[in-house]
Amino acid sequence: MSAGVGVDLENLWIRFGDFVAVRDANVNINGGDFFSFLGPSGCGKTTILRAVSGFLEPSEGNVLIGGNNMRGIGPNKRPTALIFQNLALFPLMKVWENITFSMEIKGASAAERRRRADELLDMIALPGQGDKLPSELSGGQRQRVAIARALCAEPDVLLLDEPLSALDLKLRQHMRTELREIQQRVGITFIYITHDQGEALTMSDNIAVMRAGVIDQIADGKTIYNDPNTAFAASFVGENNVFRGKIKQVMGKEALIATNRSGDLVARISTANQGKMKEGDDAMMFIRPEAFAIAPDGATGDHFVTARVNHEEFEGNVFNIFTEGEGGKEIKVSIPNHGQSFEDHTGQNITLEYETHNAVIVPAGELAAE
Ligand SMILES: Nc1ncnc2c1ncn2[C@@H]1O[C@H](COP(=O)(O)OP(=O)(O)OP(=O)(O)O)[C@@H](O)[C@H]1O
Repeated sequence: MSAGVGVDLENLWIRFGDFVAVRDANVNINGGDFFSFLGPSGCGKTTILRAVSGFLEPSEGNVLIGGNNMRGIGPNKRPTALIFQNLALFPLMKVWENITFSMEIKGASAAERRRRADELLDMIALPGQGDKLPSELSGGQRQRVAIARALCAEPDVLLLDEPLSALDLKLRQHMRTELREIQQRVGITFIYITHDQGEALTMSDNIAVMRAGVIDQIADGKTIYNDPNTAFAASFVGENNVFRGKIKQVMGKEALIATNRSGDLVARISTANQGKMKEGDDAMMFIRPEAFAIAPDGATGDHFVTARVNHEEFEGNVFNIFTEGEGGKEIKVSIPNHGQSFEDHTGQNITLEYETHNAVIVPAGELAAE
């Protein structure tokens, strides 16, 4: 199986009549990467995948696989295989026959097919299960068989369109680890599309965050979580508290932001926006629930926020505190549970503190829907 074939999208536009489904996408996917397109329903993820697989010709721009321009090359001539959400295994064929169906079409002998099926069954951690019928496997095992069937055709790039969304939550979480392990074992490029940020963060080397046909940010998961470059990326990936305001003063990589509370707040300007934001710009500051700590009462300054506690809940790993800041602003705080005693603050005013590097400023923009 060939490894490490990269995929590039160059100035890719896809239109359906007047509707722009993908707007000027530029993406470089490294060979052997697990790369995810992450975004809400309808943002254009499947459309991009269809353009890579050859089921759709882009309106403008190019798809390159292994540096070769794919324009005019049909789906069955591309070195890709596609896995859908509702993978249909053939119910009356044994697992090994399902896996090697593409070889049967090409006239491979039964012995050859069986050998290959056994190799692939080892790869997906289902050794010795070849003689079962799909109905005798669990949902997650069937999913792995579908992956083996796609890998049997020896693609350079495996395209996965929300393949876990039909599974229940527990299995979905288990399959994340499995999928990542399979990808590392085969070493080929996986392009994965999902609206589930947990899936994208846990499995991917790199992620493209998409919104309404536009790619907002391409980076590894940690960068997207800690250093989002748009309001959408900050609000779509993970929980976040947003503070709207205007830039009061830029101080190198940091800025003061004037919000509707008394006193300005300080934060770091996200890396992609440094040097681009200036005094008077509409801005949004994001602070994650876990970035707040409870400060001594009465502490004041540009990294303190006072709020009234509406209610609290214990979630096991964290205590969540739901508060209302000045102007009715809802602020969620999550305090890690280290087994410490935890006073109930319901109905009280508390002072919250954050470190400047944990608060990030981006230009004001569209937020992800709740
Ligand atoms: N053949 C088509 N004709 C017209 N519009 C289309 C066509 N295919 C997709 N679209 C539109 O393009 C947009 C992007 O669709 P796409 O299927 O890529 O979204 P998605 O991000 O994969 O969403 P989901 O997660 O719901 O599958 C949608 O608004 C969709 O209605």
